[in-house]
Amino acid sequence: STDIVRRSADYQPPIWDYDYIQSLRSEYLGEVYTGQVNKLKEQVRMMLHKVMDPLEQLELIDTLQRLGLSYHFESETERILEGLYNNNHGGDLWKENLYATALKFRLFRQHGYCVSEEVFNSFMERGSFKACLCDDTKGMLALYEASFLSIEGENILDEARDFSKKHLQEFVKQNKDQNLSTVAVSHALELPLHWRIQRVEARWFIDVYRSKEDMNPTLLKLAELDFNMVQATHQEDLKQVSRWWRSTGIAEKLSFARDRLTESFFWTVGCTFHPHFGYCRRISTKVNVLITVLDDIYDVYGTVDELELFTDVVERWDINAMDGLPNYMKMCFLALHNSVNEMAFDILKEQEFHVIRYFKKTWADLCKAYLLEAKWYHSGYTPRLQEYLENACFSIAAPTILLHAYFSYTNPITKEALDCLEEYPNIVRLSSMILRLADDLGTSTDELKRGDVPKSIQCYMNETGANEEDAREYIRCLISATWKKMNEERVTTSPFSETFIEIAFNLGRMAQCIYQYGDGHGVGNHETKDRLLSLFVQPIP
Ligand SMILES: CC1(C)[C@@H]2CC[C@@]1(C)[C@@H](OP(=O)([O-])OP(=O)([O-])[O-])C2
Ligand SMILES: [Mg+2]
Ligand SMILES: [Mg+2]
Ligand SMILES: [Mg+2]
Ligand SMILES: [Mg+2]
Ligand SMILES: [Mg+2]
Repeated sequence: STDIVRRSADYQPPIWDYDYIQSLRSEYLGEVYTGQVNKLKEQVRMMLHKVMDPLEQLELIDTLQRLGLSYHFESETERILEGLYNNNHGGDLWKENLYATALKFRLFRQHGYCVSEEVFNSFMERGSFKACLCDDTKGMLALYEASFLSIEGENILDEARDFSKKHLQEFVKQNKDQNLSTVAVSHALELPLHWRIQRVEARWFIDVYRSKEDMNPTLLKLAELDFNMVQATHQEDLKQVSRWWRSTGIAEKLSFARDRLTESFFWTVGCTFHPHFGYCRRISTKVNVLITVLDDIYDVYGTVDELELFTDVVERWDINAMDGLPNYMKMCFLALHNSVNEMAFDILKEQEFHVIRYFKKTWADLCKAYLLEAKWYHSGYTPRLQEYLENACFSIAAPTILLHAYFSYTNPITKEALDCLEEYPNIVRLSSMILRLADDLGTSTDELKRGDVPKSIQCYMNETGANEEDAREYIRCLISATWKKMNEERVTTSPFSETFIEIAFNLGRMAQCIYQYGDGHGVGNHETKDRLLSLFVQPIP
């Protein structure tokens, strides 16, 4: 047969090899520190019960969240917010205190309470924020963070974001020395708190908190200890799923594809770091690492004829249909088939729910989206932006990732939620859009160099004649606009639990985290390596 010329993406090997991952150990594993951590948690519970001043209550809640500890104190937090909300709901508490007003606004919205943007009216005159406010850096920062909880059409919050951003950028320019507040302001300007991954943020904030003059030693000690104990459980999850990945032999057999087990695991920790969600992380890692290989088969290695064959076999989900596949595709399909069927078996055993048809559909939809992109690429077609995004919100694989996440932690699974999931509800579409747009900003330069379908940036340029710089800015605005629609999804009723909504939000956040400095998944830049080291290897001393 004519030897096929196959493109190569020349991907580097994984940053950590199998033996290194298996060598990870932590002294915080098991019950060694449980006594100490429970004592500290009790002391913090007392603090939450004793604090009476409303502003101090909010500051304590915000600090616990930033330290990554809020999951231990959800009921105490809700009780405090409920109390505040019912006492002065939308009232004129802190009419003069922008910092307190903005902090209250953000925390209420983050916890699903309805609060109007009108709470900022007292800080405005003739439709703009009072100029004198720009000297209140603490208030500016709080206003900036609060503005990212906005939904569509909230002009006061749009004004708040522009006003605070401008003055915070000015503040950083004026204050070159790296003191606490310039560090905090620069950090927020890089990525607002609402768009950050709690686990990554906690690691950074613990170090910042240690140097604050109002640092509480009990909170700091608990944050450090809890971080290290959670890290120990993550290490066990990573080692376990790494043993599975090695047993498949996919990385060796399909060496043209990205071998990204640890990065695939990192995505799942961003989605849910809670120690009790280990099974969800392991399942989601399998999905991510298989999707990474599948994506490279369609983007780089497979010929269109082969891809047609593979897509048909996935749609039929039938191992008797795979004889016509080339060997590398036989490997990939059977590994996928085995892994997905094993998950389906777990669910059938646990909940007597037969879910194969949901899995089969999502993998078929994904491969059809991949195939369409491959055909566009090979025929030299550049779609309009809208047409590209319609398909690319499937090819980024968020619906597949979220469906598997839903199944891996939900008990009982409800038919209502499943039927809704099957129709790709808003929360899934919006999370996919953010993942897709952030991915294109981070990966499209390399993808186009080695040959790939035109991405959102290029589609926009082709459609409007804009240059790349303006196209990238447009895509960033699209991410921001999508976040407003996502914020709306948090408060609309849906058949999904708060946990699922949070996982969908975090998938979008993970994309902005992984691609913050370029392609943190495919290329494995030093920022991602540093993050992985601090999250999975180095305990806080
Ligand atoms: C986990 C993922 C989001 C999914 C598999 C690896 C990714 C990082 C991304 O990889 P990429 O090649 O950038 O996807 P696409 O641009 O080819 O759709 C698609
Ligand atoms: Mg947060
Ligand atoms: Mg490889
Ligand atoms: Mg790709
Ligand atoms: Mg692709
Ligand atoms: Mg990409």
